[in-house]
Amino acid sequence: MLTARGLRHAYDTRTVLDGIDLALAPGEVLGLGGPSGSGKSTLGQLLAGRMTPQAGRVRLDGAALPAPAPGRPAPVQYAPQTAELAVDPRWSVARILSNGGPPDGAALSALGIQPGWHDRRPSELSGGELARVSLARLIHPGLRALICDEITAQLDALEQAALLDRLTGLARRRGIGLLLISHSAGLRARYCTRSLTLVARGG
Ligand SMILES: Nc1ncnc2c1ncn2[C@@H]1O[C@H](COP(=O)(O)OP(=O)(O)OP(=O)(O)O)[C@@H](O)[C@H]1O
Repeated sequence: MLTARGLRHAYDTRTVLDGIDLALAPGEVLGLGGPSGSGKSTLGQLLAGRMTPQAGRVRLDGAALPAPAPGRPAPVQYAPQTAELAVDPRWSVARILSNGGPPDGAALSALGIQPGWHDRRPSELSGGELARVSLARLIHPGLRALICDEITAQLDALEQAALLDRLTGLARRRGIGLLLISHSAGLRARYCTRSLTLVARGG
C-alpha cells in the first residue's frame, strides 16, 4: 500500500499542495483530476519519490521509499506525459527497454511491444507505440505502484483505449497500484475504481 499523509509542497513562497492524504492499494486504479496548475504532477512526483515533500510523508507498506540504487529499480515509478522526452532519441527500443535491468518479458507482451520494434529508434515508432515502450521500460517484477501523468493525452481515442486496457489489466493481475492523472473525467470514470480531485489554491 502506497500512502501519503499531510503532504505539503511549495515552489518558492507559493504553496501548491497542503494537507494531502492519499492511499493507493495494490492493484487499485485510482484517478487524480483537478484543474491545470492544481498540483497533480507535483503530487505524482512526490508519491514516486522524485521530489521530497516539505511536510508530511510518503510510505510504501509503512516504510520510507527506498533510495534508488544500480540494479534495484524503484518500486514506485513515474511515467511522464511526453514519452519523447522520457527516452533517449539515439537509443534503440531494445536498449531503452533494457536500461534499468533485464526487460520484463510478461510486461512487454501484455503491453503489446512487438519484437520488430527492437531495432528501431523512438522516432521510428508511432505515438502510441512509443507510449507503450516508455511505460514498459518502467515495469519490473518489484514494481508496486506506477504514477501515470497524462500518459495518453497525446493519443487518439483508439490508441488511448488500447494502451489503458492493456495497462490496467496488467496492473490488476500483478497487484500494481496505478494512479491515473488525467483531465478527462470520462477516462477516469471508465478506468478507475475511484477518483480524487485537487482544487486550485489561490495565490
Ligand atoms: N519547478 C517549479 N518551479 C516553480 N513552480 C512550479 C514548478 N513546477 C510546477 N510549478 C507550479 O506549480 C503549480 C502546480 O504545477 P503542477 O504541474 O503540479 O500542476 P498540474 O495540476 O499537474 O497542472 P497541469 O494539469 O497543467 O499539468 C503550477 O502553478 C506550476 O506553475
